[in-house]
Amino acid sequence: MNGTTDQTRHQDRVWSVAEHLDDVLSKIDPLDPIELQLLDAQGCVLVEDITVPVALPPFDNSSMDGYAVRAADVADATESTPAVLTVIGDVAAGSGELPGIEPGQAVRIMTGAPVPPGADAVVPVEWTDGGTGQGPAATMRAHSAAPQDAGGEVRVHRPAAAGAHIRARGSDVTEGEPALRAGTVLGPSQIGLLAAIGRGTVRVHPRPRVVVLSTGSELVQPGEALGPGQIHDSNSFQLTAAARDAGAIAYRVGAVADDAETLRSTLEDQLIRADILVTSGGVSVGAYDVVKETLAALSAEEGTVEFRRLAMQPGKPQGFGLIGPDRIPLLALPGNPVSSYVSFELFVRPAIRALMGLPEVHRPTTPAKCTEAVASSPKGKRQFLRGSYDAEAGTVTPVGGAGSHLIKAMAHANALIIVPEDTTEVPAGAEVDIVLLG
Ligand SMILES: Nc1nc2c(c(=O)[nH]1)N[C@H]1C(S)=C(S)[C@@H](COP(=O)(O)OP(=O)(O)OC[C@H]3O[C@@H](n4cnc5c(N)ncnc54)[C@H](O)[C@@H]3O)O[C@H]1N2
Ligand code: MOO
Repeated sequence: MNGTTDQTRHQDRVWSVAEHLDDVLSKIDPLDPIELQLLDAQGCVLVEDITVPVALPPFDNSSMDGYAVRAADVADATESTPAVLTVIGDVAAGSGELPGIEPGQAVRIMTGAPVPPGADAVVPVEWTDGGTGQGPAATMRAHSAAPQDAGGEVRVHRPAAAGAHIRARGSDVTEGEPALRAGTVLGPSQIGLLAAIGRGTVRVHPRPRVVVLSTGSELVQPGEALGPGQIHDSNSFQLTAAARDAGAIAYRVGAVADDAETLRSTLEDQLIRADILVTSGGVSVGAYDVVKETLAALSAEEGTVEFRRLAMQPGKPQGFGLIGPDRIPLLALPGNPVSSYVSFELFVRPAIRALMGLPEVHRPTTPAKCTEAVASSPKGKRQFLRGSYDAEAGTVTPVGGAGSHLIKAMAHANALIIVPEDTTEVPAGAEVDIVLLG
């Protein structure tokens, strides 16, 4: 046992939601950066400024399937008096060798293909006869079906100004320009840009590995039949899914029986692969509340976990501390399913996102008009009721009651309605703040 006096003092007082959250976040720093493959870095925060090594596009290229020409050669082209040019070859995207174009010549060119020397404009195939001699073409014929179209003559029916349908080298980004700044969250478009400029890997704060462990001798794995007094373990699934949703790599550990030795050895085994540990259950005042019993009694070398009462409902009993040689954060959540999930959203999700170095760690909140009255909310506690938010109407409707065992209501909610500590009832039509669960 360590810090008994401190522990007793902390247990004596009731913590506000903000105090507990501040305590958790004050002890969490972003994980050390590592170099990751692009797709493994999705959703992560960049820790380096990225400079463009080569211009984009890297060469002048065509934005249309058509013919690369000299603008001067087609300046007088009309529907009735087309410019007739000699086609000297094809340039496909990826072509390395480019034929030079002399006056009176054209090259059939594909979208993305380099503009050959001598050409200064591209005419789309629809402005030509496609080399068929039969009036305006809608498409080109496939090279494999009509290789002769890479030669012969093409009639161009409309003029094209110099530069027409050419995407100039560097028109997207130029060499040496900043591409992305440190602190950028890497979404699909940022990953696309990194790939386009040739970056195969990037330095980011990695996704935290979250180990989720539920406790309770009554718990049975879903899919297995229930015996007397047993229930299915839903928390570990819900919390693991929530951890993934928050951006973490989550590992679910099967339910651990209410036995101190088993819990202790399971935690020891799991520490090696965890950046953050989450337990559910066993934190209240019962005779089998093994999480509290075990973690409150860690030695100084093993770490410290404090158990406290919060002025909130659901989610009153909470444990938080740092354990193991690497002082891994552990959040011990209450076992009631709604309590554990609400606690996760309020405390674990921000912790995960702080480990990722994300700028915004909290779920967004918004005001909404509550369609129904909330008859009673405990005085002195911040209550988080489940709600169904209608963004268009700007309204929220309570779903189910306040009971922290109401799993179905939670599954039908998309928001948490916040009833502040000093509010004991909410009249229908009153404005409330809600947490959007996304
Ligand atoms: N005398 C008091 N009793 C209780 C108090 C209190 O202040 N005084 N607080 C209540 C509150 S509030 C909560 S919340 C719970 C927290 O209890 P524990 O964290 O110890 O959780 P357990 O007792 O293990 O379980 C509570 C409840 O949830 C069910 N459960 C647990 N784990 C799972 C799981 N993985 N999946 C599904 N359901 C689970 C469990 O069967 C219990 O029904 O304590 C109150 N009691
Ligand atoms: O805090 Mo408990 O979470 O009210 O049910």
